[in-house]
Amino acid sequence: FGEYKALVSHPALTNQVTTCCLHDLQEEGLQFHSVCGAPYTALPLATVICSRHELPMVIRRKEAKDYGTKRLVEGSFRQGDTCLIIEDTVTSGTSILETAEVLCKEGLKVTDAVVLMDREQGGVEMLASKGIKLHPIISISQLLRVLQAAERIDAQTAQSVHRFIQDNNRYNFTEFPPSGAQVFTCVTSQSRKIVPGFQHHCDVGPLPKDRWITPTSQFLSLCGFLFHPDDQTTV
Ligand SMILES: O=P(O)(O)OC[C@H]1O[C@H](OP(=O)(O)OP(=O)(O)O)[C@H](O)[C@@H]1O
Repeated sequence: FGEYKALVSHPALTNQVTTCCLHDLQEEGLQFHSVCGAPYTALPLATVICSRHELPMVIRRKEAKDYGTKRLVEGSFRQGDTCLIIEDTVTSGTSILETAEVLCKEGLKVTDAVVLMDREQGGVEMLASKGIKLHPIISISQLLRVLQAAERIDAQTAQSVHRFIQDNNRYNFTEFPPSGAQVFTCVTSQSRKIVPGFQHHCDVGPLPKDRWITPTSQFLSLCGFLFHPDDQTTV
């Protein structure tokens, strides 16, 4: 679900899909100077949208060349111009964020991104936390409803995809702990009851990946706490 790499081989479908994108960005009244497709799958989508509607486009390179201008963003633009990102599917939001970071480094502003499919795995939330508003054309839940109503999938398949999506929310992992959170670790008894006052470590800010705690049996006696100073919640 949400795999669009083969779209390029189906021009009529590509036209339909890009028409939906355009409709969405017109409906939302998005203002921008240029469009950038997140490489690689969304590149042809952005190209079709820009070509059909004569919108200026820029191209983000994933890898810098070691000859020529070595630019990571190709095309003409002015410093401070707003660039709209087009993406085929969003899972964690990393691809859009990386594209935005490269564009911003070159002096462009990124505030919005249009995506064909939101897989509802935390991308919207992650990007919002970085100041990028995501505009999905369809979400995985909507798609499942449509497919089930059309009897293209059965209830069991829809349920198992839902379960997978719920169990694989990337935002919790990529942003865990959220930035600004204070992290305490406490030793607990084997019964998992907290031993009060045994806070032996305090950290501020996101933990590096190699310090994430995997909740397996070997960590029965270790417990992590987050206290978020903004909303006063403890997780
Ligand atoms: O929100 P994310 O977690 O970043 O996932 C979404 C990205 O994953 C896929 O790209 P892929 O990594 O397959 O690269 P490609 O498009 O260059 O093939 C897809 O085309 C999106 O760009």
